[in-house]
Amino acid sequence: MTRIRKAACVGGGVIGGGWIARFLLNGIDVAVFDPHPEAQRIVGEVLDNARRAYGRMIQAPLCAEGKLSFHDDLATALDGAEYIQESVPEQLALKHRVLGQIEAHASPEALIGSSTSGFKPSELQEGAQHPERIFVAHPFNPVYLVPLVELVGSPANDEAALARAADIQRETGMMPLRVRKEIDAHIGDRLLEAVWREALWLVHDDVATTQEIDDVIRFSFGLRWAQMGLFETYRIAGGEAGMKHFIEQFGPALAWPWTKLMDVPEMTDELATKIGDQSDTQSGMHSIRELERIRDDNLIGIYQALKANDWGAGRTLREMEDRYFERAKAGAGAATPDYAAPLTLHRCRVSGDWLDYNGHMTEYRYLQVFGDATDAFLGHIGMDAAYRSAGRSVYTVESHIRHLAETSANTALTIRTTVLGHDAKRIRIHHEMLDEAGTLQATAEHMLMHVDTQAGRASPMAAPLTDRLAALSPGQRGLAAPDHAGRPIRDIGWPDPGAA
Ligand SMILES: NC(=O)C1=CN([C@@H]2O[C@H](COP(=O)(O)OP(=O)(O)OC[C@H]3O[C@@H](n4cnc5c(N)ncnc54)[C@H](O)[C@@H]3O)[C@@H](O)[C@H]2O)C=CC1
Ligand SMILES: C[N+](C)(C)CC(=O)CC(=O)[O-]
Repeated sequence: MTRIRKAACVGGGVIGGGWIARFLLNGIDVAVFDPHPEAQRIVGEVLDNARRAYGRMIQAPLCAEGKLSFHDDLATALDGAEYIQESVPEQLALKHRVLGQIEAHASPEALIGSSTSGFKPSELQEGAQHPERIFVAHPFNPVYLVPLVELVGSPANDEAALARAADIQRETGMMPLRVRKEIDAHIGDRLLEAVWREALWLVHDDVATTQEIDDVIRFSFGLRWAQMGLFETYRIAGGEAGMKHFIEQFGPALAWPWTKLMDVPEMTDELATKIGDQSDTQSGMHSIRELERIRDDNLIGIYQALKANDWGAGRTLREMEDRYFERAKAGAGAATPDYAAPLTLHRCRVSGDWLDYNGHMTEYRYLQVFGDATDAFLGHIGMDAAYRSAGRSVYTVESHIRHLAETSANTALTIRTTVLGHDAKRIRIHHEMLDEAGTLQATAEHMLMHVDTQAGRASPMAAPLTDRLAALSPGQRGLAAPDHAGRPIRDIGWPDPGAA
């Protein structure tokens, strides 16, 4: 895996903003160059939505965000960047100008990806000094959630550079697809354009409204496409007779004039207004940011369902979460912490949608944060995917949370963990949740049980857990247990029925 420290994003609009969020939330520093006077506000809003989405989607301890910086000149933005993503508007002359400027200031080893939806890499490379490191890295909106990135090179490209770019993207939870041959609009947009062209005709000819077309998609094949593509879906549609039978049955229909094929409706003012008005009726009651949040929540639900089946984009999400666990473990293990003090293994920020009707972090989010801290602790003592794949894991069997403050949105939380004791099968831990000022927000005490997941019963821990616990025990057992440790919820009795 290739993990970079710094990326630069040139252009911070819809797509550049998504790339910025993808890099930052995966712990990579990002320098932005975008002359738009409101670039910082726009990127900030995309980032807010991305943080909210990751808080809901990632069931692993998120890593510390990378550092975000905005620059007035391109040269300082590119300084030290190992990967550069260009996302300026889709005009070839502008892309040539910007790529030329990038080449003039970037470090010689830096990789340069372009978000272009339509241009071929050989077109982008025209006039370049080092065409071998300029390639298409075409993402899908929202870049921070949708995993696919089409990685397209020309014969001038250096394959090793493309492989390195794929590694960098994989490390941020993306799914790079190396497109075999360069072609206008790559793969995804060619497919989308065919559907888009037909949809425009259907509106133009008053066959359907924008709402009706969207309903046809989301209530039918759109549902299928998130989990199986065209070919696998049609294989099933061929029944037991199979794919060849399907082609024989439905192939001839392609020769009939079902669709308008390459014909495109003229984009007159009248058609643009018609589509704009219908779209306002359909969705105008929501702001763009609201629509983005609705879209993100739906995508996350789909992602989670696919993850449960370890299928398609759900598998990509699981691998992304494994990487977060690995990072938590590596971060914690980079320097052996002082075991004679509480361990700081998990940090996070309170997302705006974690609040209850009192405007404070809602109860189950405390358990989520403490659960993530427990996972970070277990990662620290060596419980990783390899350990679990041997049929061993750790379950939480008892928890006691104390809510001590009104934790509000955006608070940066630090969790300090202490081991209160352990035996062959159990570990008793205590977490303190602190805000930026060090004010205690909540505490949690948990009993963790080591289990043989195949037999479904408690079992003794094995190496490396046993060794790591042995290493940290002398320091941790010297720490005074908090006075509330082991305390049950106090019995307050009942009112005296005779009183009153
Ligand atoms: N919007 C979409 O759905 C998708 C767009 N793309 C591609 O991404 C690229 C960007 O598209 P969007 O983000 O939609 O456009 P956008 O208009 O939202 O953003 C473009 C940004 O580039 C900035 N910019 C203009 N000139 C610049 C320069 N010389 N240096 C630095 N920044 C400059 C603008 O201020 C603006 O913020 C295009 O190539 C497009 O084809 C790719 C996938 C999806
Ligand atoms: C409309 N578009 C061509 C810019 C779309 C894309 O490039 C991909 C997407 O996100 O749909």
